Amino acid sequence: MPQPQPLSASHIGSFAYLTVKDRLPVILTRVVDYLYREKDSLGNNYGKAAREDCKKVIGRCSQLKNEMQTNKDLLPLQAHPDPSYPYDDANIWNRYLENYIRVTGVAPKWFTAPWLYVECYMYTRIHESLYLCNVLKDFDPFMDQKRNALIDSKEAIEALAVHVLSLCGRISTFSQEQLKQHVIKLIEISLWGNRCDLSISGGADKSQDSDVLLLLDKLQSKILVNNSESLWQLLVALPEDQRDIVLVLDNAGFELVTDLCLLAFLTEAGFVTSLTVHPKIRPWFVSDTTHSDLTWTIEKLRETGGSAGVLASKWQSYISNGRWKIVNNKFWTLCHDFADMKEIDPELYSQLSKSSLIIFKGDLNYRKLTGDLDWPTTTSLEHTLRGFCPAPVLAIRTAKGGPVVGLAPGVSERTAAVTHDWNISGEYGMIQLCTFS
Ligand SMILES: O=P(O)(O)OC[C@H]1O[C@](O)(CO)[C@@H](O)[C@@H]1O
Ligand SMILES: [Mn+2]
Repeated sequence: MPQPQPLSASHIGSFAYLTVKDRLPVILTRVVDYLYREKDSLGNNYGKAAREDCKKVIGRCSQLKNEMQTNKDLLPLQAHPDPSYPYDDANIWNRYLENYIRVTGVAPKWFTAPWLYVECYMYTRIHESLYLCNVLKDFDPFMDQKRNALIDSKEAIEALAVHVLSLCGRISTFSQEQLKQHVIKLIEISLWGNRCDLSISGGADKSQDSDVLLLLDKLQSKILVNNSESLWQLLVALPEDQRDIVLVLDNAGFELVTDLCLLAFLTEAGFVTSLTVHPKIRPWFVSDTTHSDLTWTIEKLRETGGSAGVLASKWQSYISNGRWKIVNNKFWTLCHDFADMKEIDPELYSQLSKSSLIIFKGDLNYRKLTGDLDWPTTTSLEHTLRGFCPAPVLAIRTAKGGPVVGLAPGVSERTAAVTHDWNISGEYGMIQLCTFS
């Protein structure tokens, strides 16, 4: 079967088109407005030079918005000025750009290049506008939004923490069947946590304001593929010393908490020998978790106290004693999809190959798993991975614009008849396992 075309803004009226036309400019405008509003307080905190940096970033982001809206060529990136910066990737981005020109004969433009590339490129350019600064080089323009999203979800977080702590305290009393049901529930909670991302709403409030546990039954019918049962079979079959789980994170805020709750329960229940968590190395898709978001979240919840505080101290102790590792890698913020990993970052591919399960959270990771190609929805997930098979893959995402694959015949049609924007609204989700067996 020939490979489908990449999703692209060249299809007028498509979600990719509307994203580049409307949603991305709004995100850039918010960055500009935010810096404009905060320039005095940044000046007070970081010194006078920060005010100058603010002006430069505002200028660069406004220029970027103009390039996007007038469908200009995508320009090469400038290298990070600090030669010791470990994550400089400008050369990888520029190589992609050159290769695109070599293969297609034209430069990539905002409305014609693959959507995955264009959208990742925008966030890289935002980062570039900052790392070229003197004082604000490490500044995250989405930090306040991410922090507020956590604070605004505090009741839902506390309710979840009470539940998870109580489960952790009773593990030895559970039958295998009970244990399985609790694991599956926590996977579903982590799935619905993925509805809370800030890039889909252009940065508008996306917190969780209700007790997600009470919603689970009602949401069952919105899970279009649920391989939790097969996942459970995989988990119980893993030899005790080979339970090495990797989680490629998505959003900070409530989603991150749901992920850490799932991981904590798996750890406490003995399903984890070692765990590696991969955050992003730059501000990314507004709400994605960076290393410092992760650290801040744990600290903030500990400070807040209550059950969430106790749970956060548990997470902290796993990190401190080395059972959980946080690994930074620049591959996750490139434009490359995961089928390219073997070639672009063979070391990461081989590290992942040593694990027993890799969990990918969220819509963007799903887009990168499937290459963001326009697959028929009944194509198997394994086929769409195109050779990316370092270890069993578990994809947990709500559908927010990327491809949807692995559906039974008729499901997409039936779902579309009920909800016309079913594949972009985040209302429907999937928990898909690929074991390559
Ligand atoms: O945080 P997530 O789940 O990766 O989603 C990011 C968002 O960005 C997109 O990938 C593109 O804007 C959407 O499809 C999705 O809503
Ligand atoms: Mn995200």
